Amino acid sequence: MSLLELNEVKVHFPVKRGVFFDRTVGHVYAVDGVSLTIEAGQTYGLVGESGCGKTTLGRAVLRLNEITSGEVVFDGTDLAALPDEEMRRSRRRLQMVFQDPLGSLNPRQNIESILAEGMAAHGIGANRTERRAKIVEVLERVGLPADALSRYPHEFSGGQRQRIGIARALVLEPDLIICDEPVSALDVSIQAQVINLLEELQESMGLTYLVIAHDLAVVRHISDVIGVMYLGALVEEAPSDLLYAEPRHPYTRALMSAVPVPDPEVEDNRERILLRGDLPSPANPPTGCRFHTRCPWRQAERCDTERPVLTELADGHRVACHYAAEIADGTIQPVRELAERIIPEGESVAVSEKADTGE
Ligand SMILES: Nc1ncnc2c1ncn2[C@@H]1O[C@H](COP(=O)(O)OP(=O)(O)OP(=O)(O)O)[C@@H](O)[C@H]1O
Repeated sequence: MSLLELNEVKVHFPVKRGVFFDRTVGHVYAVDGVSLTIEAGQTYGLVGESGCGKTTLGRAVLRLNEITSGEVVFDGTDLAALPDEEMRRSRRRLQMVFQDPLGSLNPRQNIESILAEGMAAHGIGANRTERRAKIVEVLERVGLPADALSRYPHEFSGGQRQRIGIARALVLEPDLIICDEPVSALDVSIQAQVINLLEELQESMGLTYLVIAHDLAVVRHISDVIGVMYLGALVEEAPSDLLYAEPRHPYTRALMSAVPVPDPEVEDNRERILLRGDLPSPANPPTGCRFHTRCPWRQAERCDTERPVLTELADGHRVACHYAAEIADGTIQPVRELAERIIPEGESVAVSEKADTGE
């Protein structure tokens, strides 16, 4: 049994108007039918650009956002259907680490008080002494000195504050930690240290992670499986190495082509697909495939009328694109007007005559 299983999860926020905000005039389709599973002890990386619904999905797992429909099955129990009190108890096993460590730590509480608060609420440790012993042990695990106990958040660097955020989750002995952009507020030099720490903790404590990031480079090494999200839905999912070796969805290819490669020769010759246009509004998503308005491989048939479902192409590799196979074998070529595709010298890009930009 998987530790976490999401079945067709939807989170729609009503858009209210009127003097008393009493009229619902539409919905923001922030998460619109996501199904995925996370195995115990694994890391699932969820990527996509800002506004695609990653945070809303993470919060929905903890029921910090009310779920419009679908199931969130955690260790065999559907959290979406749990009464509030039972959900509160389950929250100990599901913890979240936030992007902005300073914003999520109360500046007036010292570290001991911040960490002990959740422990007391969930009945961990019989008294203050027991809780303190546990806190000291966890601080050591995350690489902070024991004297951190009596200090305040502003006395720490950004990387240390993120360690405090991680310690706050760990003292509750969770099974699943949702890390929402865990390193994007940190300097690049510190990012790797925090990612390494998360990996070490996973190994020694058997943790399961859902890591949310807009940057593919961040999730690459830490993730076993990566899901790529676009406008509220998964467009591709694959084991990490496979996704990098053979990205199949046009959106994943564009995201991937934005990640620089350290080898200068490879860097000079690699494919770059620069997407034109903005992310459409999740309050008014495009019909059919949500990516069709920006897709360089868009076809006249099906793309703007029929919403593709995630379909397994190979073992564990799922793609939501009507033409994934034809794009992969080159039968369908991209349209230049929709993407600037920088290609290796000497090669030319054949523009498909069938393709219809419709723009
Ligand atoms: N409480 C809310 N009410 C209405 N709309 C919301 C609410 N929370 C989020 N949204 C909208 O839902 C969409 C998805 O937001 P979300 O924060 O989940 O995206 P994201 O991919 O995590 O982006 P970011 O990386 O910027 O946090 C956005 O258009 C956002 O404006």
